[in-house]
Amino acid sequence: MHPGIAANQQRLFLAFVAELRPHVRRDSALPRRIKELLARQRAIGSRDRKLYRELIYTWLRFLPWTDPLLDSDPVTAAKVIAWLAPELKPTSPYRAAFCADWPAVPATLAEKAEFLTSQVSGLKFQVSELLPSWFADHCPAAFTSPHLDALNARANVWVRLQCIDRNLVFDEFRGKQWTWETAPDFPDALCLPPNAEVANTDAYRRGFIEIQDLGSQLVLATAPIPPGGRWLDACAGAGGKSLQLARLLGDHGHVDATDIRLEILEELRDRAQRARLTNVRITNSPDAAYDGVLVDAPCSGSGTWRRQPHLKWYVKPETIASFTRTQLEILTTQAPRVKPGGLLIYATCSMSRHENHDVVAAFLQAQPDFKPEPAADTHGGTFDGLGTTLLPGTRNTDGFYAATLRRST
Ligand SMILES: C[S@@+](CC[C@H](N)C(=O)[O-])C[C@H]1O[C@@H](n2cnc3c(N)ncnc32)[C@H](O)[C@@H]1O
Repeated sequence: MHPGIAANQQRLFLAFVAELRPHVRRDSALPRRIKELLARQRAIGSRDRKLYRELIYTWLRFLPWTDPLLDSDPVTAAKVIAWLAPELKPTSPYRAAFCADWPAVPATLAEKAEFLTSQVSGLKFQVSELLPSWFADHCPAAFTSPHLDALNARANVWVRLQCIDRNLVFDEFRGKQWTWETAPDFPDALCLPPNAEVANTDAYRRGFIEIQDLGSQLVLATAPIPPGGRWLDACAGAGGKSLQLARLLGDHGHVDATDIRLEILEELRDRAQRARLTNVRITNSPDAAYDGVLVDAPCSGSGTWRRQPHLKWYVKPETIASFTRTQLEILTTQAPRVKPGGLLIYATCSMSRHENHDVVAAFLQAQPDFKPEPAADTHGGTFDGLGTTLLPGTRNTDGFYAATLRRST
């Protein structure tokens, strides 16, 4: 590559950073802002768009390591970001233009921090800075190995198979020369490399697969859900878990799906059609009694920080406190819809004990009719007496929490 081209790309990247920087700690919808910013650049092609996206997300992931440099020495900041960017291959011309005098990126964060400290004078790069320090009170284990490394890596793509003839999916993936791994205890889950564009496959268009992180898939697997029941998915959103639940319950079972945002349920309608599921109903007036109610509650999303690194810097302790109030409110509203003997599953994609254990404990104290059930299977997570937490490093997934509560009377 002509050195002038790489220098221009670096200048443009730094201009994007300058435009985004004032919004980083303030905008929960930063990914949309990034998408719109890149879409406005009519002169750049799709390969460059991918490069800038990769650099921007790496910058957000490693924000505390590059923030001080962006003011004092932006060119070195851009070099550090290019070096750290996980998807820039050693052969990438952009990387080669700036990082040829640095070695290949080591595997661990500790080694990365040590190398950068030795190269960039006046700065000490610390691994623990890559999560907000206040979060240690919410989840001390997130600051330890292997979770800290996993939380700062780029997420793989997980899909859930929802077809009888899996070879239709495997043949297409092989044709694209994608390799994948399966989860031994969860044969419906396949893990593909981060850059696999799964949404552009026939398998996806024909409803043979759904994109769903293994962490999200395992939530329902922690509970003893017998086939054939009538369930309510009370926070269904775009319906990732509604679809999974509908398959789990089978033809004799049924899922009613609702959400405070009715418009998002349209996405679920399309996905259910694509998956040829006829046992999912979208409703804004759920019934009075169900065999089970799933509350996949709105949360800080700290379990998804590796895919949404901006949230590490946007979420504050006050944000979490506000979520805990909403979570308890939703549980309290939905609890009467569980039949005696039925199940209430509370789930979040948060690693914060305040949003998880503490919300369930407060709920149980106010609702003596409900008792915690031991996890049917923790799938590698940790059961705390009320619910199961799976942290990202354990199985290369998003983090989640799930508690199963049974109503006695
Ligand atoms: C974590 S997301 C659900 C994700 C979804 N279950 C899935 O697996 O794809 C939480 C959802 O809760 C919804 N929500 C927020 N407040 C709510 C409330 N008071 N009642 C019902 N849903 C609510 C949000 O609109 C959001 O779609």
